[in-house]
Amino acid sequence: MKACVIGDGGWGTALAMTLASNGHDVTVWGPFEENLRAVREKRENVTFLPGVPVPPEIRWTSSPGEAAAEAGLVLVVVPSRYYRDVILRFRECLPPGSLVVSATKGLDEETYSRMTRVAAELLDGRFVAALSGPTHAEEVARGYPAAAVVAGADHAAVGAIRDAFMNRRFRLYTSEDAAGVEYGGALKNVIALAAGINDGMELGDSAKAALMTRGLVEIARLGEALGARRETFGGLSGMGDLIVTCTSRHSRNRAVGERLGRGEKLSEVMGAMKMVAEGVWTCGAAVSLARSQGIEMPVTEEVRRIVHEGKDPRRAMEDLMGREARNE
Ligand SMILES: NC(=O)C1=CN([C@@H]2O[C@H](COP(=O)(O)OP(=O)(O)OC[C@H]3O[C@@H](n4cnc5c(N)ncnc54)[C@H](O)[C@@H]3O)[C@@H](O)[C@H]2O)C=CC1
Ligand SMILES: O=C(CO)COP(=O)(O)O
Repeated sequence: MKACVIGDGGWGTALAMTLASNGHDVTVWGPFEENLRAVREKRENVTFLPGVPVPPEIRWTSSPGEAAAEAGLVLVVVPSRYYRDVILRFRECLPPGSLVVSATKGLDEETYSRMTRVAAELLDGRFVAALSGPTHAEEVARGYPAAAVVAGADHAAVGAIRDAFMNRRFRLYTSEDAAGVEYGGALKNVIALAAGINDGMELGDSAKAALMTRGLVEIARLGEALGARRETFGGLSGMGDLIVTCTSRHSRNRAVGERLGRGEKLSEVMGAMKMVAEGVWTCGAAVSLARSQGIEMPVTEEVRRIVHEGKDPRRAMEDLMGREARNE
């Protein structure tokens, strides 16, 4: 099958390699011709996935029409901030019967919607599945074993998408709960910032475990209020992704948090970064959603204050520890 991967970042590259290794004919779209030229010449995505050779059969283009031509499968994997603009560029050229799947982990900055909702709305109500789970591009691209979930209400489409990606090193489960899968994948990035801040302040493993556990409770609380199933947050796209993002040396969100915890300012940390740390954007949307639902998300609230209001991380930790006593 012809596959179009919209997004030339680390995750787009790793998933393009997975599809190519399964025998699909893959074209990756990226916005910057300079990066694409470098990938074509060096056979390596030096900017977004350095150190991993990419197979020569994958094509790289900045033309939406060329990328989408005759595609049976379309994967959207652009950072949430650019998602709307990029989908609009593809709107007229996506083949009508193609399967569409979104692997972006974030929330829309304007509407706070999850990404498959944004895509479906811009694509006139078309079905869009979600793909999410504990998967670092650096590992999946090297063929290390990993598992994730494909979710959505259209069983046939979800099964076909699973079959396109699944192989002996990349195991995919299916789920009907796209809301749970997407909220789990987006909101854990904020808790990964908190885990990194904890690392940067050298506050230890006990505090980190507490942040992760209480973080998952608040993610599930908000997700459930927004229509997700609570049990989904115990799965790969909930607890699984929270574990890997809060503990992995590959996590950008955790790394940004670590530098904030050491006292650097957000502008210094983000200044030189070409890759994305979605949690920096998601924390604002998550707090707005939580407030609109009357839901408490104390860890997420403190992360937003540190990131966007420059609150001292030590003060934030004191405020979390000083909250009134309650029942677990
Ligand atoms: N890297 C990973 O291991 C994983 C990433 N994800 C998610 O995948 C999504 C994409 O992230 P990555 O592939 O890691 O990206 P990345 O951080 O490796 O690269 C940044 C991407 O943003 C694109 N970009 C920059 N400015 C742009 C603009 N103005 N318009 C359109 N695109 C622009 C770049 O071309 C590049 O594709 C994110 O939502 C991320 O959370 C999900 C699972 C794993
Ligand atoms: O979602 C991810 C792993 O599952 C990637 O996390 P980072 O964006 O923090 O690197």
